[in-house]
Amino acid sequence: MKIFSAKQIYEADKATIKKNNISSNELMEGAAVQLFNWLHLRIQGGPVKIHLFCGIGNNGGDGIALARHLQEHGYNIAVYVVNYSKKRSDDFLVNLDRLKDRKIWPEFLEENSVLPEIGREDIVVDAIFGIGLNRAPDSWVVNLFEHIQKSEAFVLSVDIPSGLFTDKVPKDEKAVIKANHTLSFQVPKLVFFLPETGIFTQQWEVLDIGLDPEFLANTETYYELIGKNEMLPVYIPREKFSHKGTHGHGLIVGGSYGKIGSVNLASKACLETGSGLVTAYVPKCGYIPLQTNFPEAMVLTDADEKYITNIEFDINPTVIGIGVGLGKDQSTVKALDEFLSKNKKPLVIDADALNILSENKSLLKKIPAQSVLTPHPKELERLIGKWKDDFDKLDKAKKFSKQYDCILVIKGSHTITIYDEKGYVNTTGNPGMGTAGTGDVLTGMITGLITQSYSPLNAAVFGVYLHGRAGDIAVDKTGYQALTATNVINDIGSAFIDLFAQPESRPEVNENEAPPE
Ligand SMILES: NC(=O)C1=CN([C@@H]2O[C@H](COP(=O)(O)OP(=O)(O)OC[C@H]3O[C@@H](n4cnc5c(N)ncnc54)[C@H](OP(=O)(O)O)[C@@H]3O)[C@@H](O)[C@H]2O)[C@@H](O)CC1
Ligand SMILES: [K+]
Repeated sequence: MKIFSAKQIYEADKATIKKNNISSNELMEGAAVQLFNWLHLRIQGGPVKIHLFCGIGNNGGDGIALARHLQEHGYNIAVYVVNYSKKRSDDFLVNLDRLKDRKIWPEFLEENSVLPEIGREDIVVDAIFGIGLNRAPDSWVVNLFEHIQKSEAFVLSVDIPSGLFTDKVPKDEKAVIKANHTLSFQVPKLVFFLPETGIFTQQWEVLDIGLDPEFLANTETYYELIGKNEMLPVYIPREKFSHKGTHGHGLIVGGSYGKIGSVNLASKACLETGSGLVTAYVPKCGYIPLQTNFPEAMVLTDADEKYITNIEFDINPTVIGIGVGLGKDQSTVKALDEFLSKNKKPLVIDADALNILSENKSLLKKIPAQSVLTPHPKELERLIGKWKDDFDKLDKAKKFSKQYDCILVIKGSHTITIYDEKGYVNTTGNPGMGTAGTGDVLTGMITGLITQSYSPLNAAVFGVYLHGRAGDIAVDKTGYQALTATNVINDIGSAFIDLFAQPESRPEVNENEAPPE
C-alpha cells in the first residue's frame, strides 16, 4: 500500500473532486458517512456519551458532519468547536449551519473556557487538527489535549491524532493527542510507523472515502507499506525440474570464539528460506559445534582457532552473508579489507562487519553495488552519523544508500528498507523478536533469498516481511517473553505457507441459487 505525503493527499482530493464532478463538501460528507458507519457498527446505538471536539478547518468539518449523523441516529452527543483560529474553512461552515438547522448548538471553546467534563467510559472524537497542521498548537489547545487525556476516555482520532505533523517530529509530546484508534482517510501516514511519532496512536485503520483510484494508482510515492499483497507478486515459485544446484549456494562468513551460535542461526535460516546449499565459514573453534548441530551445512574453517584471519575458499557461492558474530579483532579487520578488495559476489553485511566498515569508512567504497546492509539503530548511527529525529534519520539513510549504492535495512519495530530514494515500511513482527539472534536469522534469510535469484532489493524487503511473519506465527505459541531466534527459524516455512492462506470467510450464498436445505 502506498504511503502518500500530505501534499499528495490534497492533490488526490482535488483530482477526485474534478473527476467525479462533485463538490469538496460531497467528499467530506462521504468521509463523515464512513466515520459514522465505523462507530455505528461498534456502538450499535448504545447510550455511551460521545464528545466531538472539532477544529475550524476540514478536519473539524468532518467531526461536525459526523455529529449530525450521530444525532440523526439518536446517539448521546456533545459537540465542541475548538476555536483556535478565525479562518474557518468553507466546508466547516456549511456543516456547522447544517448542524444548527437541526437545533444542535455546539459549545465554543476559547482560551479561557471552562473545559467540559469527560467520563472514563465516554468516547472522545478528536477532529481538532488534521493534515493541515503547520505549526505547534497554542498552549490553551495543548491544555485541552491534556484535559482529554486525563479523562482516560477512549480517543478516536479523525484522519490523524491532532497536533501530529505529517512530516516532522513534534517538539513537545504533550502537544499531540494520544489516540487509542485513528481512522486515516484512504491511506496510512508515514508518521504511524516511525518510533518517535508512531507512539501517538495505538492502532490505525484506513477508511475508504472514495479518492480517485486512478490517481492513487498512478502517483509514485516515496514510501510504501509492505504486507502480504505487496509480497505475493515478488514470490518466485519453485519449478518442477529445479534441484539444489539451481536453488543457489549461500555462504555465511562469521563467528568468533563464544559467538559461533550466530553463524549456526544465520546458516540455518539461509537454508530454511530455500537456499539449495549452505556453507559456513568460521574460525576453527566453530567446526565441531556446527557439524554437530546442523548436519545440512558444510563447514569451512579459517586457519585461526578463535577469529577469522583470512577469508579464502575454493567454492563458488551465489551470495555471501558476512558479519554475524565476527568480532573486531585486528586480524579480522585486515581479513575483511583483503576480502572486500577481491570479492565480486553479492553481499549481505551485518553486525561486526558493519561496525568494521563504520570504523574504516574507506572500506565502504569496496562493497559491491546493491549490497544489503542490515544495521540495528546503534550500528546505523555508527554508519550514517547521529540524526536529529526520525525524519532526519531517513534523509541521512537515503543519502548513504545513494552514495554507496547499497540497500539499507533500518531494523526496528517497523523495519524500513531504503533504496533508490524509496522506503519500504514493513508491517510484520512483534516485540517478542527483540531477543538474541533474531538479527542473525534475518541476515541468513536475506542471503537465502538472494541465492534463489531474488534481486537484492526484493530479497531485503521480502526477507524482512517473512522474518516478521515467522516471528508473529511463532509468538502465538510461545508468548513474547519466551520467543527465541530458533523459534523464528522454525516458523519460516509457516510464513511461506501463510502467503497463500486464504483469509477465513463465511461460505458465500450465490443469490441465483436456492440456499442449501
Ligand atoms: N484530503 C482529503 O482527501 C480529505 C480531507 N478531509 C479532511 O481535511 C483535513 C485537512 O483539512 P484542512 O486542510 O482544512 O486542515 P486542518 O488540519 O483541519 O487544519 C485547519 C487549519 O488550521 C490552521 N492551522 C494549522 N496549524 C495550526 C495551529 N497550530 N494553530 C492554529 N491554526 C492552525 C491552518 O490554516 P492556516 O491558519 O495556516 O491558514 C489549517 O488549514 C484532513 O485531515 C481530513 O480530516 C476530508 O474532509 C475529506 C477529504
Ligand atoms: K484529528
